Amino acid sequence: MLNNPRSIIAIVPAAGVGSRMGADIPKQYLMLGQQCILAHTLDSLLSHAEIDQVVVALHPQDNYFSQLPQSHHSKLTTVVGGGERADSVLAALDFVESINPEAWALVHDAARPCVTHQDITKLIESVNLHPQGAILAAPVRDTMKRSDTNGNIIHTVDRALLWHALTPQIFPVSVLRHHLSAALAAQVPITDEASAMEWAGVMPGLVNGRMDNIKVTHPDDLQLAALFMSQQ
Ligand SMILES: Nc1ccn([C@@H]2O[C@H](COP(=O)(O)OP(=O)(O)OP(=O)(O)O)[C@@H](O)[C@H]2O)c(=O)n1
Ligand SMILES: C[C@](O)(CO)[C@H](O)COP(=O)(O)O
Repeated sequence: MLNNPRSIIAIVPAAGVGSRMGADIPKQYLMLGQQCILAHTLDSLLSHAEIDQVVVALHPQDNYFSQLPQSHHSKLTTVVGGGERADSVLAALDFVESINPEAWALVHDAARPCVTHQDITKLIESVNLHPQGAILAAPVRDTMKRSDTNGNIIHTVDRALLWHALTPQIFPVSVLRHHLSAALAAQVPITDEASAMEWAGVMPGLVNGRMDNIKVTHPDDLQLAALFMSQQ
């Protein structure tokens, strides 16, 4: 449980087109077992006892979401997303700030359906140690190489302190909205919430997360996600 029990509002950026997946529909609507990727992700968040609300950022031309049973859930609200993931998150933060500026924002990719309640709880509880906010992350386990633009190895990178940033990532709503908005206005490249906080000089905590909490990005990720889901 949290020492300072503020509300926790999940934000789900789900307005992407899934270009790297190369499917004929946005990847978050591809089937994974009995339901689509986004439905699995929403089930995990909507059923977590400490998450009070879920705000989903949708593509302006999304005509799939309303067909999901989860779309009628009483804890769920939608906003219109933006051109980049960060814009979609900011659109959701604008809404959340207007209804509950004291809340925690727990931002989780629609494309990460394998997240477990155990990892979500672990991240939520980590704010007792990291009041500035924290992210789920997995230590790099392979030897890491840096290449030139032609795909030739330049050198091996020290992996001792390298992590894969995952989601969810949790930050105070008003602080994250302020720094994300300023970073985007300064045209800083922002690919996760932590990078906006880092740009502002905040050092988010790293919380060890499961490596099966993969982001379904390329076609071969689908089979892997299905395998992980079948083992949960
Ligand atoms: N303008 C955007 C772009 C992405 N996302 C969401 O951010 C998450 C992570 O982004 P990514 O995996 O890159 O998804 P896409 O942008 O759809 O994929 P691609 O980059 O291959 O097009 C996804 O759940 C995606 O729906 C979003 O809400 N708004
Ligand atoms: C937020 C994220 O999933 C953390 O690893 C990642 O940055 C999303 O990147 P993408 O290029 O939008 O898939």
